[in-house]
Amino acid sequence: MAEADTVGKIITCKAAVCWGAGEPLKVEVVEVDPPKAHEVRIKILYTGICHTDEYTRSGKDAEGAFPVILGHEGGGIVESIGEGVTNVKPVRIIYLHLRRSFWFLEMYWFQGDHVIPLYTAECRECKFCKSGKTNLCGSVRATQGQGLMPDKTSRFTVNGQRVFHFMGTSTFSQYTVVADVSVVAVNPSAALEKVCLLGCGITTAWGSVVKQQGVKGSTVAVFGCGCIGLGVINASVLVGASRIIAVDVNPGKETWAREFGATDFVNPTKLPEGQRIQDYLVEITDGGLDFTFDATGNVDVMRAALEACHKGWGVSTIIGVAAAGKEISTRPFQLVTGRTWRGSAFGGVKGRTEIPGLVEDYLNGKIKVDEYVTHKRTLSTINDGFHDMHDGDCIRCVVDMNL
Ligand SMILES: NC(=O)C1=CN([C@@H]2O[C@H](COP(=O)(O)OP(=O)(O)OC[C@H]3O[C@@H](n4cnc5c(N)ncnc54)[C@H](OP(=O)(O)O)[C@@H]3O)[C@@H](O)[C@H]2O)C=CC1
Ligand SMILES: N[C@@H](CCC(=O)N[C@@H](CSC=O)C(=O)NCC(=O)O)C(=O)O
Ligand SMILES: [Zn+2]
Ligand SMILES: [Zn+2]
Repeated sequence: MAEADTVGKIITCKAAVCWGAGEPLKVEVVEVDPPKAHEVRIKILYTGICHTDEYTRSGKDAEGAFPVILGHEGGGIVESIGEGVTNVKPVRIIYLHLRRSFWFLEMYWFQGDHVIPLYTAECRECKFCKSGKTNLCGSVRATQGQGLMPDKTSRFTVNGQRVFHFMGTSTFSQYTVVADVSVVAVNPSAALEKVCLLGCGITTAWGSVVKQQGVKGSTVAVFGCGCIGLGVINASVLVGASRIIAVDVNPGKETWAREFGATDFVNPTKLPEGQRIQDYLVEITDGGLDFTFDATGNVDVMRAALEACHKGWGVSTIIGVAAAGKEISTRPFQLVTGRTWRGSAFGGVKGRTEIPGLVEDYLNGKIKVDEYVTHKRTLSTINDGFHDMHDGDCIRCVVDMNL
């Protein structure tokens, strides 16, 4: 059996590097080291751009470290693996000597596993993983937050300068290296240019709804109708919510929200002067919503989402990521009187265990994915993809990393 001829060698390729907070990305020639033990090197074919990439690029991320290769919504093929990796398979070439009436040689070439990098690792061994209570895994999170691999070093170099990893994934590089606990193989018949979105946005939204008890038959309000908010709307439809109110300041989002299954759309900027969105929602829902979700990252919206919940039982989920230094507040009375404030990272989904099933659901038409891809860019035009995000018509931009 032979391997790809890049195995064990540095790969020189292109990546979009952010050299400093607030700067545009710059496509650079990057050297990617081979994977060490329990690491996987992946050829990234496609990546989505999530609002969280923009959040870190802009300098609002408390953990932001520069220079960095951003990106965490990718899809690719395993190029090579380090010692001890058993959960994914690399490209390999198998030579078979077959005897018939004469000797001849046959060669089989196996493509590496199609994979999705996971910014929420799943080691299955740590206290978190074994608790059965959370998808947060403690195995690599500390070094991941420092922009480093678990051995506290980086696999990326540009002109001799080390560059930081991002969210343990760095999918804005044609090749990236991730920890083996941070990658999952998926059905190769699923188009990576679509299912790369399961690496963050769609999965996050899906899990935030589906993993909560009681949404079936209940009223829901979703604040923010980007990829995450639309995903929450779609998942609420899937589980059978009775009424789904979409809230967004961007009027262009009404059509999107209704297409994804919202029964109502409210633009808070269009309310009569002085009327707060939470008061309006409480009024039109006979006391408030059973479930609300923040998908904006704005702490004032998070408060409104909590206060729009029904007294006694309403549950509000924070999905949006707030800028460094921002804090949430409300009158404690809101909680004393039975509302619950909770949060969700990656939708509570355990990536290695659950993403293959989500890919099958996509292939079987059970969950929407294609519908979120509104824009396509190439690595060389990736900055345009960041600008697209401000366009009301952009739900997700997928970047072709080969061009
Ligand atoms: N917890 C987790 O695991 C994850 C969290 N996130 C976070 O989720 C959030 C949403 O991400 P994404 O969907 O990609 O973002 P988008 O920017 O695509 O969508 C956010 C939407 O909210 C709208 N909005 C802004 N302000 C308000 C407001 N005051 N009231 C109502 N709507 C408003 C925006 O309008 P406009 O375009 O006009 O500004 C936009 O339509 C981000 O904070 C992101 O970082 C993302 C993935 C995973
Ligand atoms: N680095 C930020 C925190 C950012 C954050 O909350 N990230 C989400 C995922 S956002 C994806 O698009 C998350 O999963 N959080 C859990 C985690 O362990 O990071 C900061 O320091 O505020
Ligand atoms: Zn994301
Ligand atoms: Zn773990």
